[in-house]
Amino acid sequence: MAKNLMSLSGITYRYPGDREAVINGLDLAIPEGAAMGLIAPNGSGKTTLFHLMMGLLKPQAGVMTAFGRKVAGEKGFREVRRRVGLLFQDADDQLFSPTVLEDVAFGPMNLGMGRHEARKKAREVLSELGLSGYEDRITFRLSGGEKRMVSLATVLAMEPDLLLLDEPTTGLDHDTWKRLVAVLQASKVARLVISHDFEFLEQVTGSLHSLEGGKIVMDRGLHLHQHAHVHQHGANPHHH
Ligand SMILES: Nc1ncnc2c1ncn2[C@@H]1O[C@H](COP(=O)(O)OP(=O)(O)OP(=O)(O)O)[C@@H](O)[C@H]1O
Repeated sequence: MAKNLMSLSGITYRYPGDREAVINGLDLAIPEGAAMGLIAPNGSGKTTLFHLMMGLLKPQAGVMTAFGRKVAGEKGFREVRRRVGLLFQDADDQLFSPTVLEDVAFGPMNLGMGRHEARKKAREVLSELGLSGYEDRITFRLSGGEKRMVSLATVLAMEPDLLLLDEPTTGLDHDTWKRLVAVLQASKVARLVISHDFEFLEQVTGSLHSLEGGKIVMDRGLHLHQHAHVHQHGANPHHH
């Protein structure tokens, strides 16, 4: 049986001041090699779930394990953040260095890589994402789509064991969308992808999950290629 990269059991989170828990007794297992899509309505708690998995929010109840260990306290989450790459829903939460190269090299340097090697790694990843020539661009002046791809570069440069992608296709033009699909299809890194873009999920994930009443609803045996009705219901308003 495949080992789990991460597993969540009975995780509950209620925002301060809210009456109801947005995540409510949630169970989720992410096995090695997983490529899971998470498609659920606005406000159902998808981003909250990612923030809980990264330790950016602390659950009121539940147990989380990552890479074979129970995650407890800040020390545990530091290890999680080293090995799990979160692409934030808003690229402005991700990017903070003046130039693109510095931003992409920051993660590897933070993991202990020397400056020269980190910059080399950053150039490689930028090239893989079709971003060669962006090295010296001023990060905050990039377009929305460019910021999203540079954000992905900052995540991939850290060679994560698990990718958590929060609506990665927002703002991407058709060619960039296709490039992102190709990059993810060529990558073996396990992933959990939040998206409202059904076509994208179909390309880069192998199973679909939803979030209802604060719990993960497993794919109910419905596999992506049998999901024609989702198209008809217009779950994805985008056309590529
Ligand atoms: N900091 C916060 N304080 C209070 N409530 C919050 C906070 N952040 C999110 N919420 C609420 O928690 C619920 C879930 O939000 P979340 O962003 O996790 O949803 P989502 O499924 O990612 O939505 P979307 O598809 O719109 O991105 C929403 O009702 C939201 O208003």
